[in-house]
Amino acid sequence: MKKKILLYKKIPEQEFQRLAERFDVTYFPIVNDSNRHAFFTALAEAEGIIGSSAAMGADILNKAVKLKAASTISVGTDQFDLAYLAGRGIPLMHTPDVLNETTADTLFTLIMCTARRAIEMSKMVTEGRWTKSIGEQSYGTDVHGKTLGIIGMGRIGYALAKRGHFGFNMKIQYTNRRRNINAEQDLNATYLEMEVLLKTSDFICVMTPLTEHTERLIGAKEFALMKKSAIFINGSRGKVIDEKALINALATGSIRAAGLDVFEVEPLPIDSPLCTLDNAVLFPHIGSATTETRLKMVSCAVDNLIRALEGDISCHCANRHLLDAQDAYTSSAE
Ligand SMILES: NC(=O)c1ccc[n+]([C@@H]2O[C@H](COP(=O)([O-])OP(=O)(O)OC[C@H]3O[C@@H](n4cnc5c(N)ncnc54)[C@H](O)[C@@H]3O)[C@@H](O)[C@H]2O)c1
Ligand SMILES: O=C(O)[C@H](O)CO
Repeated sequence: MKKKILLYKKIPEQEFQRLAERFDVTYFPIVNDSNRHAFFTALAEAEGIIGSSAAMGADILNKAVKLKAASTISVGTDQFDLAYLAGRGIPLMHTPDVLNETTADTLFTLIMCTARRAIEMSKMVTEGRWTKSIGEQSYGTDVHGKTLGIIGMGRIGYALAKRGHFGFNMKIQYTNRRRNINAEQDLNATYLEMEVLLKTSDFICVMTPLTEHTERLIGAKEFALMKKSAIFINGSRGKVIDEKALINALATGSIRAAGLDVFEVEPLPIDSPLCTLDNAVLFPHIGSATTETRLKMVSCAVDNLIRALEGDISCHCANRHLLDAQDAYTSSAE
């Protein structure tokens, strides 16, 4: 008999078929008040789950009494309670690497848009305010040759640094849990304590995961340390920064601009003060959102679930360290 799995995201047909060939799939393109009861009923029967963008804390996962493996169509795993899953011996699979280059492209787009005031200038044209040659009040600032400070020099941080170093002759500096020797050797990147990085960078980009250690990593104290000309970019998760403190820094001109792909609350409420600030460039969480990369992510997540339900978590398991620490993983093939 086929194992039951729960799919809670719309995915391309060919990937759906790969799941359906192997599993008995219950599919919820979206979960809302009208189908929540049915969703929980399916969750209680599922040996595997696959999807993204839905909170999967212990309160939800404890309904999944037969669960053997979870697969998220994302590299970020903050929607899940990793320790809870590990405590039950359940691996959480994720999709690193396939989205590095696309996400770094998005981050560089934010850098260019903020520095050159691209959205603001485009609005000037489309709103009929371009009535004479622009003056210096509309000038942007250069990107090439400036200093790029990266907080979280992991897979995507490195891909961003590559663009800055090779494409824009930028000086790369970073802070990270561990030294990134590849970045130092390949990109001449300098490791700095956070405080020094904040004081000396022209562009500061946060690319850490959201964890209990990184929640509100950047707040009023950190914004106050940045140069008045600094441009702040967040592509990690909204909760890694104190959004109110950022709004204050932008509104008072204590930093020059911010480019944000992620927010404390998503979708960003239209009454957020961020929406009123010309020096904030706001994207609707599109870091990895190209057709090619989203397909690769789904494909990777499908492979991950198939393998994990066969007992193979050697690749792409996000809570492997926690499972290993308590020797909790017992192969679901058993
Ligand atoms: N905006 C988007 O669409 C988008 C796309 C992809 C990933 N992301 C986010 O980016 C995150 C990073 O992805 P990745 O693949 O580069 O992960 P990664 O694990 O390769 O890199 C993260 C780096 O952050 C470092 N780090 C962790 N805690 C830190 C701390 N307290 N201080 C300094 N450094 C710290 C780690 O050492 C690691 O090197 C994901 O977890 C996800 O939340 C967002
Ligand atoms: O974590 C990720 O993969 C991105 O935020 C897309 O969801």
